[in-house]
Amino acid sequence: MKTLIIETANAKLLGELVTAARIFSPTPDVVVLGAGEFPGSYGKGYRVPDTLGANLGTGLADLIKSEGYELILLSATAIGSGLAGPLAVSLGAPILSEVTAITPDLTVERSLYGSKAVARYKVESGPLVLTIKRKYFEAAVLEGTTPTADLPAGPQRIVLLEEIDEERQGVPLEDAEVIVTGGRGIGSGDNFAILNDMAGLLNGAVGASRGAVDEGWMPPGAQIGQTGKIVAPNVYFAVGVSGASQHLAGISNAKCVVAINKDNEANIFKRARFGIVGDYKKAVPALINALKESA
Ligand SMILES: Cc1cc2nc3c(=O)[nH]c(=O)nc-3n(C[C@H](O)[C@H](O)[C@H](O)COP(=O)(O)OP(=O)(O)OC[C@H]3O[C@@H](n4cnc5c(N)ncnc54)[C@H](O)[C@@H]3O)c2cc1C
Repeated sequence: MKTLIIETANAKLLGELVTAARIFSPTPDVVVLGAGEFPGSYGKGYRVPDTLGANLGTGLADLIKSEGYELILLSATAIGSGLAGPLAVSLGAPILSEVTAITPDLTVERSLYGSKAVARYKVESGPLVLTIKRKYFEAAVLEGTTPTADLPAGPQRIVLLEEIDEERQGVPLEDAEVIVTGGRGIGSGDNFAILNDMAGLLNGAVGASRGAVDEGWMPPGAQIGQTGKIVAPNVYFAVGVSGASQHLAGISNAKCVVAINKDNEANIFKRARFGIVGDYKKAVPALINALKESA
């Protein structure tokens, strides 16, 4: 099946897409959006300077039609999702978003209702546009390089004025092996200091539920869940987090969830391997002491 990957020069995202693409094609072709070196040995490489879906849909659809691509894979990121829609419309092709699994016979899975349900589809014919949910396909190790042919930028319907980097300290949440997340139960922004201490001892990162972000205690970039970041740490501490389905949607690939909550009926305990029923103000200092003693 002739497969095309469309992504920025981001090695991890490209790696995940290559893993998905190799189900159908050992050397998929690639369109790299924006600037930057990119790793990997692809069939054919193309480069387009823009990253805005609204400007790219028509031009990329022309390439896809002329080359006869049947499967088009993008990441379910802001850039990928922003392009997948206009592209599918320009191609008159169906789109399945936030895909979590694909089989060689083109059975495709995606999670629904904040990961409460899984929908399975059988794709009968291409071309088809898929956006791949992050962290569900192990990133392929990309070696080698690929020369690229420049594609025209297309009509500039939207112009990007500025990109402001998210402020963050320490390990990025998406890469963290350990995450300590605080919810509304933490009670204030200042109280997150104790979670920072705990994460520091574990070389981890601090995340937040939407409850904590809505309170203004943590920046939106720290939010984990359906409308926040998708994470896959080895250990995920959920502290004062109720475990709403939209939060759980962001941690479905966390290996071991540890919940600390004073309500023994909190939903988070259903997802947790270990749980402490009690006030985090007692439990977290005790954990910090134990970590210091064992260091
Ligand atoms: C379309 C949509 C998208 C959404 N996307 C997201 C998302 O991406 N991420 C997300 O997180 N939410 C999301 N939400 C919101 C979600 O439904 C919940 O409202 C939110 O997750 C609740 O946050 P919380 O668990 O921190 O707060 P709460 O529900 O208020 O829970 C606080 C918890 O803290 C416990 N607690 C209180 N005090 C203590 C203490 N001293 N010690 C220990 N435990 C204590 C309580 O028992 C309670 O379980 C979304 C909602 C919608 C509708």
